[in-house]
Amino acid sequence: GSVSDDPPRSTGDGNEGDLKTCLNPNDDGTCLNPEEASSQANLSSNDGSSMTNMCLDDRDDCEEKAARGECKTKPVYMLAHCKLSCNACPANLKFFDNEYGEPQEISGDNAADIEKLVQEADVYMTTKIRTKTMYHSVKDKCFNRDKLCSKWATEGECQKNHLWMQVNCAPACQTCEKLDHRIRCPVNERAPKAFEAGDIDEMFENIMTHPHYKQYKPVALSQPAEAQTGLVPIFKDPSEEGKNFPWVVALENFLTEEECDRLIYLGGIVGYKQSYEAEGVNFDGTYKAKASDSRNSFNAWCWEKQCYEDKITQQILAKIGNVTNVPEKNSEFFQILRYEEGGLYKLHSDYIPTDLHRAQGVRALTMLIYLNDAEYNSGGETYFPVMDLTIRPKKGAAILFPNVHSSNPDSQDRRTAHAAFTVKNGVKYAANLWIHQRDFKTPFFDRCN
Ligand SMILES: O=C(O)CCC(=O)C(=O)O
Ligand SMILES: [Fe+2]
Repeated sequence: GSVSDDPPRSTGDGNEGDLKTCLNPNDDGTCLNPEEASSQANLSSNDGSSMTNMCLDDRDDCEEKAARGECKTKPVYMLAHCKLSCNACPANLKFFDNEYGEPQEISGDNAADIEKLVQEADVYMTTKIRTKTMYHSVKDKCFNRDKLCSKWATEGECQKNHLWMQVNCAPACQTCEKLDHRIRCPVNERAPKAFEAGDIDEMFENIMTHPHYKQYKPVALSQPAEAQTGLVPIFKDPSEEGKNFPWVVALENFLTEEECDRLIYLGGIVGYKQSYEAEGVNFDGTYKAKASDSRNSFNAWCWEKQCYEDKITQQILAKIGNVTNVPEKNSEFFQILRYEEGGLYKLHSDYIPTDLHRAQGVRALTMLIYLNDAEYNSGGETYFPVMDLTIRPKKGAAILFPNVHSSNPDSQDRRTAHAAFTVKNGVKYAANLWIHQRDFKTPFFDRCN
């Protein structure tokens, strides 16, 4: 087919838009938002208004009426509703209408193949998907979401571009079961986790005591009462006895000026967009991005090649890996944050409960790096209410904290809930890196997140 007729690609080549907002990118890299995608899918054959130019039958009795000669005797009605049966389609262009998504265009040199495929898909849909109980979870969301699905399928796109096709052209590819996230993205419960019980506390103690990490100037902002670091416990007031807090460690000298500037710059190349939050799921089980009133900021996801494969990005990721000892593949991509005046992020936890049942596991750790200095009275501090910690942004400094309990690294530790105070003047830049219990990158590139 011509270039413009090719289906959207999913090549992991960095053209797929925003991690959280672009779940169904078009071939030019722009996003088809989830609402649009689902309303497209809801366009059923009964919605004649949107299909007046399509060459199809939109009444059940067309064939019958055509056989009675009504194409000639009642041409006004018949040409409005029964173009296909009346053979009144422009040469080489007709549409097959059905109940599972967009009417399918039958055109071009391989029109006969497309027609055959459409008929096979019809059999598949009626004898399997719509009738067998094992397809119950997907039977109401398996649609051809583009009029060219069947044409693409005959051109081998179900194989060549399977990540996109298997969910967006599932009837044509006969892959309806893939609409079920549990089937498309199975979780390997035996895949090793980054942290078992106790490992997180051990990691922090190691950061605080091992001479290698001195260069980053680690400072314990909070630590468990029983920490074995030999450091002076930070909660000495007897009234604090019995209170126990998780580790929060600042690395006051973590990134160089050059590294900070580079991340800010790369964020600009990717493009800072209004921040969203993951809420609910799309038809294919991927997380849905939602505008949020608890958050007023911009962010750029560093997963386009130009950002992710940048030498300095990789250097920073290696540095973080050196501190956490967690494989790089377990981390998300940098989320580079930009807060303008009035920007803030209300109290929240970085833990996403539903991640527990996904391949990547939960966000065990957050590394938050400040990329520029807060000027006097400029606001923008990070605040942990439970530990009463207020952290003023300082260029190149980072804080590392767990979102889970060290004793049970899958369970949420709400004590590290935090907020970003309002930026009062100037701009605040920071970067998040969330580190998961298991491989994040493979399911990400498989369009499972
Ligand atoms: O900007 C900050 O200080 C905190 C940002 C944050 O908590 C987040 O993005 O999850
Ligand atoms: Fe956060």
